[in-house]
Amino acid sequence: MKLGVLLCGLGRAGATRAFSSWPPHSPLTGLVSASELVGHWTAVFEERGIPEARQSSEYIVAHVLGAKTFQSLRPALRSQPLSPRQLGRIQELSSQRLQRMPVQYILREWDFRGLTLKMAPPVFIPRPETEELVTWVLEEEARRPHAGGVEGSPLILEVGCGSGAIALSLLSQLPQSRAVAVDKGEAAICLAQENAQRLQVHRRIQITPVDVTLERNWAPLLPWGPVDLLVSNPPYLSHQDMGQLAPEICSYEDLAALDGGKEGMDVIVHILALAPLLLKDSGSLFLEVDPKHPGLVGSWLQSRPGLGLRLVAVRRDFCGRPRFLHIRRSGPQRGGGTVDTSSRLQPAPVPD
Ligand SMILES: C[S@@+](CC[C@H](N)C(=O)[O-])C[C@H]1O[C@@H](n2cnc3c(N)ncnc32)[C@H](O)[C@@H]1O
Repeated sequence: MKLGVLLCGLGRAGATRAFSSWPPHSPLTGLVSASELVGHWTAVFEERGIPEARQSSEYIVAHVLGAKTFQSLRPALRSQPLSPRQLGRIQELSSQRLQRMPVQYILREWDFRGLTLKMAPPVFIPRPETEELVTWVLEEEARRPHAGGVEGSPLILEVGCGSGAIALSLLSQLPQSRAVAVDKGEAAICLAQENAQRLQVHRRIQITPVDVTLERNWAPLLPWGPVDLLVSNPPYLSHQDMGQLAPEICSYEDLAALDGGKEGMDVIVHILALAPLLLKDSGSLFLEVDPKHPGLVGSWLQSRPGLGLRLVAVRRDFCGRPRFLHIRRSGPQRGGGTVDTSSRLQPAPVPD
């Protein structure tokens, strides 16, 4: 399931109008089929400047009819009249869309790499680019010697787990693996735990509330010790980008999930500084970042050789933008479970 503009990159405000008010149009009368209703709501959404009008109406109608996509509905179901209850439900959900609520929150679930995850505002909605990050992590993991064969391996830590999309996908694809997932948001922790339970991987994951910029003592948070894989899609938007968010994002999603500070690097530098402590000697850090960050992160690491981290690869997303980083820990560096932030976490000196 994909909803392009809303979920690809920033989802900027662009040509959209201010919030619409209900009722938006003349009511439908008589017997109405699913196809007719999709046409009707598409026209209403277009008239009100709602982005992705057709996809939105198709998802809503399909959902009320018990399907994931409109295309997957049997032709007979698309053309037979809907019940008054179904009509009412579609109207109710469509009015939420008119208030610019993202479809993922309206449907209360969304697919990520084939897993159906529960969605709830304000927890960040997983974006399709992040599926590419997970694919890359799995490709690299498959190349590791003895990959997949060792009980409890690889050990994974996800920083900023949100709904759990990344960690839960990795666990579902790596049946021997175990994971720790942390997030500073209480709603995110609850939702990730619920998703882990629904997907029956809860025995292999520990989900804990942690603010990565404040936490000093990681030893109790890593019950299995340092990890093979540290993965994060951190908040990385700059203050300038934060000012251009679409209403779907700024009215419904937790802005702390997006706001990476002046240059978008605030949380990234904390993760980089922690990585030598959290990773095994040969461990890897995978990050999703803004296209301007690969250069900044590369320079930041070069100016701190003591961290023993090397940017080994940058991958582009499906739009061709450099968005994913693979950083490898290359030297022995251990802090005994306590992070000395005074030496490593100076205010982020972000190079030009
Ligand atoms: C961009 S969202 C990514 C969520 C999820 N990993 C995904 O890809 O769908 C960033 C997440 O990081 C969390 N976060 C932001 N700052 C954090 C911090 N200082 N410590 C821990 N988590 C943080 C947010 O609550 C949010 O859930």
